[in-house]
Amino acid sequence: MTQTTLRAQLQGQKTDTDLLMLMEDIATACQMIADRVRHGAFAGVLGTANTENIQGETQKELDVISDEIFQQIVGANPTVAALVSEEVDEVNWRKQSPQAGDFVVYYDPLDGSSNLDVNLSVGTIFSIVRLDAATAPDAAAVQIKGTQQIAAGYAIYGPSTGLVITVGQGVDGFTHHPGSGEFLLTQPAMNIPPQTQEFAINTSRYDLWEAPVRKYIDDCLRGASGPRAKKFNMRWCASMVADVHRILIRGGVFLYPKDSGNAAQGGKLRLMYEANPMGMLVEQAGGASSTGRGRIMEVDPTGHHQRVPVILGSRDEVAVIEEYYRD
Ligand SMILES: O=P(O)(O)OC[C@H]1O[C@](O)(COP(=O)(O)O)[C@@H](O)[C@@H]1O
Ligand SMILES: [Mg+2]
Ligand SMILES: [Mg+2]
Repeated sequence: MTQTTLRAQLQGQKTDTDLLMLMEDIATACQMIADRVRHGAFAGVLGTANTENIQGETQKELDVISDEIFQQIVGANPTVAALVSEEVDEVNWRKQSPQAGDFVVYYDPLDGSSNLDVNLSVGTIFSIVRLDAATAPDAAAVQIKGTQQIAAGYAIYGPSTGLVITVGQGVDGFTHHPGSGEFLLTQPAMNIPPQTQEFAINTSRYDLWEAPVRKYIDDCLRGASGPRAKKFNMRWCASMVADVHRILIRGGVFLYPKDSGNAAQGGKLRLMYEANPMGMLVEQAGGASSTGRGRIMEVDPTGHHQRVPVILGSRDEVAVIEEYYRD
């Protein structure tokens, strides 16, 4: 059986050459990050780097290493005007005179990095937009709505290395094949079932939640005899990539709502390189993504490290949660 490579699949989708080459560069960077993650224990880099990122979070050594790899590989692509990383305060302008058609790449180099020392799945998330006009290289120029994304995806570093992407024509999952070094298509046209009986949320924040979230989870937990009239299962990986991957494979909902502990920041997860790309992937797979009060991709960005509430996954269940917010 011949297997479809990342390049063949993108060519089949008539992806333009610049975007195809950018996606290949991102795949290369992710494969290099996967390698560093796998060798982390031998290199002694699973611990903290004794530094904080702009968001006041302790950086792991591998957060910093992954960011450097991404900058080195993707930042060298001649069509990239700017990189926006979770780990870097300022926008990293690669061109001093960005032109229409140039790419901006937003990325979370290592997502779920608190899972590194316990050897659970982590990943890299990315979002791509094209500048629609020449611009000055300033921070306002990268505050572009999620609806403008032309591509998004993530790599997952688990039992195997996966790459899940969209260029706006559905969602395809690839697995890195160690023998050939290629990402091969293993989950074409991923599709999220509209209904689910599985939610993912960090319930240790129960006391901090807003009333609609508390009521929704309470009702789910009451099972078959409760208002939802069905039994729910729960999962929480504390790694958004792993939770979203499960939802793309078998459905479910993921919630990281705004609560009294993170309200001052606007939520926990970051709009430009976590919520928007995952929102695009989930919608392209037939699911829905919401802040509870509107579509994530329609949020007007006010800063490139902005945070938002995130509710995404099976379409009908996201609609149910939005109803709880309306009530
Ligand atoms: O530790 P908590 O509050 O459960 O938060 C877990 C969430 O935080 C994150 O780890 C944030 O991502 P980073 O590891 O990139 O900072 C998500 O992947 C995950 O969904
Ligand atoms: Mg993250
Ligand atoms: Mg991260």
